[in-house]
Amino acid sequence: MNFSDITLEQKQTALQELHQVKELFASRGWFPGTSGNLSVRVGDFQEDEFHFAVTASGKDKSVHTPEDYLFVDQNGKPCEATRLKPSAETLIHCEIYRKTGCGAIFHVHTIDNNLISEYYGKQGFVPAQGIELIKAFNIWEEDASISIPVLPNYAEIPRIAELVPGALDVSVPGILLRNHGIYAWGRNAFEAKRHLEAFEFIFEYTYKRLLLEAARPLK
Ligand SMILES: CSCCC(=O)C(=O)COP(=O)(O)O
Ligand SMILES: [Zn+2]
Repeated sequence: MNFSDITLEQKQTALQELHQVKELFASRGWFPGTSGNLSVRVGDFQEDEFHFAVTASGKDKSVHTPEDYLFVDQNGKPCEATRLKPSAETLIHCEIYRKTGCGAIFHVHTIDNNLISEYYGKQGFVPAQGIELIKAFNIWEEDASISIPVLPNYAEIPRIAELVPGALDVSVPGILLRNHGIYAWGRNAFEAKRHLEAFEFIFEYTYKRLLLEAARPLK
């Protein structure tokens, strides 16, 4: 599908969804110091051709301006003439879309996701077991256990992006970058938000549990 075949309504819907999510996450303090980026895919998906709206790089995500988003293609290149720069981390979004065919990807930096990604960074995954919120990933088995991948936080984004297809587990819709933040995705903005919130719950739970165990080992 060419970008020119995507309707104005499809584009406006994606921008509205991004606006709502950005406002909500900003109210939670999830974009400190201009960090974080968001994207929503528009039109049909083919592994070698897709388009998405993404936040422009370096913006204060707690304010709303007419220059907050732009549309890019599967290589992260702008689809229309613009002076805006796509998020510096757009290539990571491209790889996640390519591998999963998902509809939206949200990336935030929080204290909890940074601490947990650093704590488990060396082993390359965060274990989580028996936490009710795992069901938010559509995993319903009792006492389910998941591993959330942690990738190194290289300075060069293409180096990180090339690790994404090998690290990504399609049944666990998130990837951490060590001491950086999380990317969570879903079939649409609603699902990506649910997944991100579940991951953040799991990180806060894990962090507090580690503290508790250090103070007095749990039985
Ligand atoms: C200021 S945080 C460093 C960059 C980053 O990790 C991030 O999420 C925001 O980058 P963007 O280019 O999307 O604004
Ligand atoms: Zn980031």
